[in-house]
Amino acid sequence: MIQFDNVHKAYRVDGREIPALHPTSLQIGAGEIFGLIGHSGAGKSTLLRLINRLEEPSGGRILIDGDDATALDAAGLRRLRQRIGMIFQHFNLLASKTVADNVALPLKLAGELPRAAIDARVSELLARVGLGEHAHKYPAQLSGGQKQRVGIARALALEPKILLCDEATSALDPQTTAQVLQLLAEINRELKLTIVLITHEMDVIRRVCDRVAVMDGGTVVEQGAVADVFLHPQHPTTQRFVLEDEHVDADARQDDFAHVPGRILRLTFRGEATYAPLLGQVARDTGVDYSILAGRIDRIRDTPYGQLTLALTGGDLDAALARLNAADVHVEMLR
Ligand SMILES: Nc1ncnc2c1ncn2[C@@H]1O[C@H](COP(=O)(O)OP(=O)(O)OP(=O)(O)O)[C@@H](O)[C@H]1O
Repeated sequence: MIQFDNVHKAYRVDGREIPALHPTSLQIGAGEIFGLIGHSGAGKSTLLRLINRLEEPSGGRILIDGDDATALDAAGLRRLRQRIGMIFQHFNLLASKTVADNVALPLKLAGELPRAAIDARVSELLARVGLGEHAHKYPAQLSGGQKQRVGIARALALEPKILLCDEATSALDPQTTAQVLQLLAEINRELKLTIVLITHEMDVIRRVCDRVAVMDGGTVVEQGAVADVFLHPQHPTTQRFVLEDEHVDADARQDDFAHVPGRILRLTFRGEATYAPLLGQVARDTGVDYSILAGRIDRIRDTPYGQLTLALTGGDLDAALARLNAADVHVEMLR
């Protein structure tokens, strides 16, 4: 488990302190995929890099599996970093070394295994990330997705317990992003690895994360299970992310709603309820008409969900609302 107790960080620039992370407490459970989302400058990289002490905290304590990572000597810090792998947006591979040599590097630096054992481990790692055929190529001969797979194999070389992903898919196209995220999810499941990833894309969080923290201005403004945070956002920053993700202009939407008669409500369905023929039944039974103003059906990890904004007119409105409230859906009155 990773635990932040009142951790804060300010950078010193030209004698001035620039706060990047305000006092923050959070816990990341062992074996979970935890996402940090925020716009540029929100403090995501700072928070991530504090975990393996690439950045020094200005105050507070960081516990990793109960050990105080803020009170380590040089040898302790080396051991900590061996337990924490990291991958980067621009892969950070050595251009002059082959794929196999890039992956072997941390093993050689650790100096604990003989050559033959290193070769065997590198083959195993490359097979795991689907690059068995590319061991002798150079990074320049690979696609972006393949380069990130090399980065992942290298990060796993010392069998870490934690993997930090710094915008690991931001340089990749959507299809390659999906494949790399799938690989991360597989690794998480099979190796029971804790993964902390930062991104500015909601879709990345939705596809793989168990929990998410939303950051703004150096503060975690909201955190929780991904479905709870994204389907029922409480903080204005999270609400803005959700609207941006749906390509909705909040003012334009208010204008649109002003022209629509009736009560406006938003329904959120999760799991099997997403596919139930509820609306048709309620409309038939109560005589209420509905028009769909906005809608989305998608998945958060493996759970389907639907969110519909409806205008209800005519019929027995109270009966319709009672039926909706009694069903396995979340009902929110917007007007
Ligand atoms: N080495 C540094 N020296 C001085 N200021 C820094 C340094 N690194 C980050 N900052 C500042 O700290 C704040 C948080 O930056 P950080 O990189 O953590 O944000 P971020 O959310 O990861 O942004 P991005 O998505 O652009 O990487 C910003 O105001 C940034 O300018």
